[in-house]
Amino acid sequence: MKVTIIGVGNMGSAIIKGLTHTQSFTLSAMNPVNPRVAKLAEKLDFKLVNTSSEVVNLSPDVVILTTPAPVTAAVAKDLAVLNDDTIFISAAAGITHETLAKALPNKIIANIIPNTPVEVNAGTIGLALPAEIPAEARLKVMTVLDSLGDVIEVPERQLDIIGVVGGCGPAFVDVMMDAMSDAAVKHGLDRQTAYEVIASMVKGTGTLAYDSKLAPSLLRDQVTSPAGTTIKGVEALEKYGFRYAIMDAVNKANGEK
Ligand SMILES: NC(=O)C1=CN([C@@H]2O[C@H](COP(=O)(O)OP(=O)(O)OC[C@H]3O[C@@H](n4cnc5c(N)ncnc54)[C@H](OP(=O)(O)O)[C@@H]3O)[C@@H](O)[C@H]2O)C=CC1
Ligand SMILES: O=C(O)[C@@H]1CCC=N1
Repeated sequence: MKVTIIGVGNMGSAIIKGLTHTQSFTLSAMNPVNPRVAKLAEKLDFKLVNTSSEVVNLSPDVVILTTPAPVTAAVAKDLAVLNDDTIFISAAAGITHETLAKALPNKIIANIIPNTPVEVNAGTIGLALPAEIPAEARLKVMTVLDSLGDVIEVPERQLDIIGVVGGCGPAFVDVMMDAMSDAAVKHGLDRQTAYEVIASMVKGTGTLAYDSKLAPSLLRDQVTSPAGTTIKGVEALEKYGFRYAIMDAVNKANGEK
């Protein structure tokens, strides 16, 4: 399958890297002239073009839009000349199916909210598909997205909040890991070992929660031994409003004033 990524920034690069690992797709990309992107194209060996008109010559089966949200509808409009069989997958947060459908009449459009772990094929991808999507097109979308991580199909109205917890979430976890690393270094661990331990801990904690399907509160209870060390740490988190800080990070990222 021929897949073209439009906009090779943080998300576009992560998707290209994830798809490269699978060795299952013929990859190409479009980005305005930029030495950073040219270097990536050389390294990962994908075809790079710099204008929308050149995308037509690539005749992609699937186009993934990872352009900045404010320009995505205009970029999509320039690509409306592509064959009507071309499937569009837009990752632009907050750009609705309705907006894209106006820019891309007669095209099949899927809206997604991925996250940066797609780079290592461990992404979380919220997906909203049009109700009337043909089975063959659905299969193409799922073939691409399944290769990048966990795909969670939802009604479009739920994509925004999935974009916050799934899409922005890695940044919130990164802040926590960074702070934890500082504390570990303070108590004598070298920086690289701190990063390794903490990243492994987050990976395992996520896997356990995902596989067991247990509530996070129950999993926390399994760690807090009576009169043990963890509950003292949990008490400190409560004292400093950690839970509310996380809730409000989600509120604010979701647009609450
Ligand atoms: N980062 C993330 O974790 C997530 C991002 N998204 C969505 O992905 C999209 C991109 O975000 P992100 O990767 O963070 O942003 P970046 O700024 O890192 O990347 C945007 C890329 O698009 C390129 N670009 C700008 N204008 C055009 C254009 N007209 N045609 C083609 N390419 C263009 C930029 O090129 P140049 O740098 O050369 O100007 C850049 O490479 C957004 O819509 C965002 O909502 C969704 C979920 C998660
Ligand atoms: O920060 C952003 O706007 C994008 C959307 C979700 C994650 N990154």
